[in-house]
Amino acid sequence: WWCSQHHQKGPKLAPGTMGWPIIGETLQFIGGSEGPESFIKEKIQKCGIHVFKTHLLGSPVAVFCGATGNKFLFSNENRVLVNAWPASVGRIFGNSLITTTGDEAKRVRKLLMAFLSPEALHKFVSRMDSVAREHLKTRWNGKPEVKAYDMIKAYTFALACSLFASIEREDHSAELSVLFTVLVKGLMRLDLKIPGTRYYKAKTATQALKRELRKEMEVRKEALREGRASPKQDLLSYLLTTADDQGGYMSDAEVVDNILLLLFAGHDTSSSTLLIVLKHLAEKPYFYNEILTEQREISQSKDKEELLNWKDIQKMKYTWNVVCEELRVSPSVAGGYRQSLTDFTFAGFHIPKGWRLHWNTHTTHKVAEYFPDPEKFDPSRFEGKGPPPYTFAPFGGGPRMCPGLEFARVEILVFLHNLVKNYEWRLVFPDEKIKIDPMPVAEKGLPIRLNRHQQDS
Ligand code: HEM
Repeated sequence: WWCSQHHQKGPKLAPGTMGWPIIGETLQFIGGSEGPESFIKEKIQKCGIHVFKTHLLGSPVAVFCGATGNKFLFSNENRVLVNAWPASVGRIFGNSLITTTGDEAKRVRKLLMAFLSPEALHKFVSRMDSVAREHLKTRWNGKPEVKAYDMIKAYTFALACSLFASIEREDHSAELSVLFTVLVKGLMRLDLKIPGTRYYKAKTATQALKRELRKEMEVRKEALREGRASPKQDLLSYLLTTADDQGGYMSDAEVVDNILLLLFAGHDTSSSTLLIVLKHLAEKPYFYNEILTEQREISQSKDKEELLNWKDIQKMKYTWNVVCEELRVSPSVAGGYRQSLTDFTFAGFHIPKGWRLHWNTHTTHKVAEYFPDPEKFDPSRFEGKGPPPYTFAPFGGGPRMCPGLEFARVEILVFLHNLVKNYEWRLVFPDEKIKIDPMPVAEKGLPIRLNRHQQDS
């Protein structure tokens, strides 16, 4: 139905179908428990080409599959295209980094990077380590069994709340966490404006979250005025007190929306990654043992109470290669979105101005040309130079690449260090399924049986 509006001379639109009016092929895209992966695979098989058209979440979309598509999308920001998530996502995150483009995006990103860059993270490693130790002490110690997914989420969320907004009270972060779960579940759904639907619930949860964050901001402003809070204590203070290169400050709405974005982006992604890692380490003891050896060497080089530092993180090479291999096989983010600023031709097909452009992680992660024997779990793929450019993209690429990569790396490694040196674990349900909704989640919360090591108790 949509293609008929685009009759023209010259290159044709890419193959594919646009589905039903308004909803397009959204239901098929998000439908299965495997997420968009099976939809995209089927399309590639049908169309026989690595770019196809469809209609998702209210917009016509060209889906780019493979390293050439990734390269094109990651290298043409602000020229041929700009970052643009589906409108439903934009409405949730309002006036934040992911809804801005061009110079405005550069300005916001620069401010956020003051907290997320490797240099900034040097000073957070020990704070993350003490949060991880406290978390294991209060929530894991002495328990024969835990629901790993709930625990990991509690850890990553407590960390994000503490570092971004100094929200330390557990009952408060638990309330916010419930709202975020509703937000995440509705994010990639159609805005049908019907009470009870997932997107409607996500919008209501977002309003409640913004009200809470606004309250935190007002309290903080007063504390800053009265000298009871430090401008550098967390991201919230930093955004309220720091001017950009032109001497301008973020508006209150921008501060709230960016904190909301970082609390969301900063915990669900990392907890889904840790979920996959914990499940697979229980299934593959060889990799668990290799990680344990690396982490024991690090802790044996330190006093028992001494907290981890940046140098320790750099020594965790093998552990990080295992995490990267997990992100290759089961990426926690399915991909990202751009929008064309102009008509252009890609692989001989016409892509009209204004279309959404979707790139995805899994269409390159299992290509034998880049990852020989792709079904084999092999962390050594990441040794040396690692995979060829644009083939491994769990964090995206180009100027809109995930700014939280280093933050995620450190929080994941700090957690694994503390977990493996204290425990080994077994899956209560070895066949438990991981479904994509829209990130990997465990059907039963991944209950695991814990066995504490003797020497580190
Ligand atoms: C394993 C954990 C994570 C994964 C797999 C991940 C993945 C991604 C991906 C694929 C994108 C889209 C990039 C693109 O389109 O090129 C993205 C964007 C983003 N991520 Fe992450 N992320 C993770 C952790 C984090 C953390 C910890 C934070 C914050 C502390 C964060 C903040 C963001 C933000 C703000 C954006 C939007 C960037 C922009 O629009 O310019 N992420 N992430």
